[in-house]
Amino acid sequence: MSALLELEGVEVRFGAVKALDGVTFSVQPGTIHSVIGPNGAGKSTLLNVLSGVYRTKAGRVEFEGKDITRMRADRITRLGVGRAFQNIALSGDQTVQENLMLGRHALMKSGFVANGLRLPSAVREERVHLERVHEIADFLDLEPFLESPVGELSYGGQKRVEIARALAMEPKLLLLDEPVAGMNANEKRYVSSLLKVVLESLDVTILLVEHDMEMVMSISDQITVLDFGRSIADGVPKDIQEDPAVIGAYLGTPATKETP
Ligand SMILES: Nc1ncnc2c1ncn2[C@@H]1O[C@H](COP(=O)(O)OP(=O)(O)OP(=O)(O)O)[C@@H](O)[C@H]1O
Repeated sequence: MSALLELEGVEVRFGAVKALDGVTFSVQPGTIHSVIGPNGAGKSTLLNVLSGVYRTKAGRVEFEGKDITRMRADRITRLGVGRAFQNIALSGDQTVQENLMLGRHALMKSGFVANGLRLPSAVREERVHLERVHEIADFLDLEPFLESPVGELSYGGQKRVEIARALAMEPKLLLLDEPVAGMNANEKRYVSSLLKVVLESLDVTILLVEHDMEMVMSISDQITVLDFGRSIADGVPKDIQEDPAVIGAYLGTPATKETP
């Protein structure tokens, strides 16, 4: 089976700090692949490289066999890499529907002028996109809130909007940055089961950065562990839990991070 995503020797520096230092691993299609590691290990930097926000100093990233190493963020999105940001400033005054439609912008063919003039082609296209937005909202139990301003939803509801907005981009690979941060145990279980449904029903592969070990261990097919920018382990949850290098990396740091 060929990998959906492949990283080879990826390096990112901030001055003297090597945030990523020769990171190599691959993500197989149809899996939940988690990236874990202590604070400052390079996880967010990795997501920024994969989504085209940061450029690598050295190394190569391939998505479906295409070199995306120096590709612009919007092109990477269009290729099928969608990202839900941690604590993203969702437009709180805008409705859930408007936020999800924003996620579909990259897919829209009609230009600004056609949309502005309400040309029939643009109206038709918008209707098709709206239908899909309703389907995605239904999938994440957000349908009843489509007309509500995002700011009025519960914290857990807003996190679901983040995921829905990323799914609205129709990604093949969904990048998630701490999707259960700040959630209670029930909400965490709910999001975990939701991600499994996304994987199985929408055929979306998931790359997850998460501090919550219980969730990571229960949901992941494969785990890559970063420490000081290096990948120190890669394997199935059981092997990762028993890996001495991983235990060593976490010694002195809590296995789960408290979030506000
Ligand atoms: N924009 C930046 N400028 C300078 N240094 C940075 C920048 N972003 C990250 N770093 C440094 O790079 C290293 C990796 O940071 P990164 O945020 O990727 O880690 P992380 O694993 O996501 O941490 P956390 O779990 O705390 O979110 C850290 O030493 C951090 O201080």
